[in-house]
Amino acid sequence: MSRHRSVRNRQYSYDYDDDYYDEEEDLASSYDENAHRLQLQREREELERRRGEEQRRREEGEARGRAEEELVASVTSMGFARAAVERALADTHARLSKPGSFGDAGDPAFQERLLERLTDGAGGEADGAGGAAGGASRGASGLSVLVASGPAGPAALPFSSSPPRKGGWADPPRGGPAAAAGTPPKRSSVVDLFSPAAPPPAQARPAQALPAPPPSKRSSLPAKGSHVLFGASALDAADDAASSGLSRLSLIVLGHVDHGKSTLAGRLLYARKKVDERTLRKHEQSCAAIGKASFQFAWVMDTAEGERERGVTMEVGTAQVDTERHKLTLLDAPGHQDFVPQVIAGLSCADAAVLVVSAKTLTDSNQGEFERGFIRDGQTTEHVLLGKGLGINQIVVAVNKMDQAMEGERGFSRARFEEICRTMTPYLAKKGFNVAKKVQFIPVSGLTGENVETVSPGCPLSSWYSGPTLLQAIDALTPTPKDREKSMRAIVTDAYAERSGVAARVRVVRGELRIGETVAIMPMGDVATVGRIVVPSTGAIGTSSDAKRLVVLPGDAAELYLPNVDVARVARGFVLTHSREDLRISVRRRFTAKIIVLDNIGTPIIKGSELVMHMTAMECPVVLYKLVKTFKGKEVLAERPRILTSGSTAEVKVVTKRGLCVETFKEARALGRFVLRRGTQTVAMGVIDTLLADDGKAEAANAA
Ligand SMILES: Nc1nc2c(ncn2[C@@H]2O[C@H](COP(=O)(O)OP(=O)(O)OP(=O)(O)O)[C@@H](O)[C@H]2O)c(=O)[nH]1
Repeated sequence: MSRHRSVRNRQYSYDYDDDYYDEEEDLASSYDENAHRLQLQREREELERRRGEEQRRREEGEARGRAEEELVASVTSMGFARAAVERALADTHARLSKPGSFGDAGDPAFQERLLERLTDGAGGEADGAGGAAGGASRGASGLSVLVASGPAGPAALPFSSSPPRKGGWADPPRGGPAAAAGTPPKRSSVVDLFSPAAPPPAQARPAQALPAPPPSKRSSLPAKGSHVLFGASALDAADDAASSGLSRLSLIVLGHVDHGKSTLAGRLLYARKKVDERTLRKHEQSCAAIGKASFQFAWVMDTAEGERERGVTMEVGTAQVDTERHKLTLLDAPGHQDFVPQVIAGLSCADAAVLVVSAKTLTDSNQGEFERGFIRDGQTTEHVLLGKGLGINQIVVAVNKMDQAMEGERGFSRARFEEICRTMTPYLAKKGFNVAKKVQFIPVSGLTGENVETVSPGCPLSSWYSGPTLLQAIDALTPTPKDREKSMRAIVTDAYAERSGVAARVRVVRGELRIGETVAIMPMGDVATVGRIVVPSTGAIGTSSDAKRLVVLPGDAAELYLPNVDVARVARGFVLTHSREDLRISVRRRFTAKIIVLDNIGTPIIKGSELVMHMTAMECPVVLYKLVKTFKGKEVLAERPRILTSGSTAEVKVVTKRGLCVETFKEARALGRFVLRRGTQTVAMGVIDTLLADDGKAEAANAA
């Protein structure tokens, strides 16, 4: 039988020889792989589509937020205490079945409750000048005739019938003071959000008729790309680390697929009260409904629908949480090998890592989950290497799923924990980590919560473990010093068209970024004035009127509006800098770098090797056009080597396919370190030593 027979025909042939079987298996497995890749491709497309939807929802949320801001401003100007109004709004949202959804705004029940909360809450807490709220009445246009009788006499809220702006980026709120001064009601967007239909008339309500509003139970966790919209306190949140005495730390959660990263991250947020019971119960029900019970904590971080349906993280999720010592930015990385570029982007922003390894023992195999991640192509090992290569020196190894580390009938096996520590310790040491000082092993269960913040007395863990909890281990991490003083660098991680400009997601890696600042978008060099800033992790929002107040600091992600910029001229990996020529980042195609070639790369790297460089959020084909030398410590092993084999350390000259925004590692760590990949294999990691001029000979002066 021919070995080249088509697989489609194989059901008709009964005389396969051994080779044919081999071929068939190969083909079958390559079919599986292709099917798998196609599936992932489809899922990515689906994720894109859903991102679009999320974006639309976010914009609607923002429009609604602006309307609420106007409402707050208006009511405050009538003598209601701002805090009471904000709480009333938050409480109303929390009571609705779909908090934050745009559709509920037109719900008469929403209006009803809002009225109740406003009149009641404000009546109880109005500040001295404003006095008690007198009452409210509703007429044909719903909230538009809400009346308060304070010292200034009855006043009408300034609502309008003009459509809300979809843009998501708007001018500062208007209207409140005018209403207080008795100016005729100025129409704004609020009526479209709150009152599309005419609700029945209602009687004025005495302020004391309802009990005081309970504190809002709404979770303060922002979803990927969403924000909390309540004004001044949120604005300050962007820069409150110093005042609160907490240090800012970006912590990435790494590890093999399904080892429990998102669950543990969600549990951390829960332990620090960033997620409330109600949200968790809702997740629990929704997870169970799609047959994914036990994912409720993971859903706290995995907010995209595609991720939830599949139970796989695809993008780095971000959340902000305070521990005893740190103002923590938690970055939940995907574990699947197809999402390594996302991990690289996340790592370029991180100070330290929690490496999650599962201790779960498997009865149907003599391997456990840990061993599956700790093989050559496992993500435990790849994430360790990427972390080390991209500047991570401190690691907390969270030995997770201890509840399923079985010893006989019982979980929390000490022997299993120690076995994992024994395997990981020499490996991490070999990869260059200072295991004695910078690595901690913590047994934990993200699902049951054991040893995240405490250990329950009845837990088997308490009989043999008395070391730190996960949160204590995180508190022992030291933040890397932030270059706040140097000129600003902000990496673009996403960009899309928005009205007449661009909405760009950025991460500041050096210096400070402020509203109203004129920035250069490099490498294109277009100049724009930052019109609006949103810091999703804190909920802070600023417009040009808050210019002095909102500062985005190194480590923070933010969304900016850049007016009058063509979206085709902004892309992932671009860098925003100050616009002054001498403060811009250099755009280079050539540089010298020190690289470490990874173990087991197979084909060695030779002079002229074409690889793909991943740096921050971008990737670019490069050629290693000169192998300068190999070395070990300070000792040079070979000048102009012909090849670089696994494990070697070398100085090389690199030329990139296009001009890139790069810095030396010394100048800006995030913009001076990179990973080299060949296909889907990571083959080397490096740092930029010197920037070279285009002829590759004369050395160019490095950027300021
Ligand atoms: N028994 C047990 N199950 C856990 C624990 N932590 C996570 N799991 C389960 O492991 C599965 C995967 O959890 P995730 O948190 O999604 O894992 P992940 O590492 O974030 O997955 P990816 O991001 O897709 O790589 C879910 O079914 C979780 O309920 C744990 O401590 N104990």
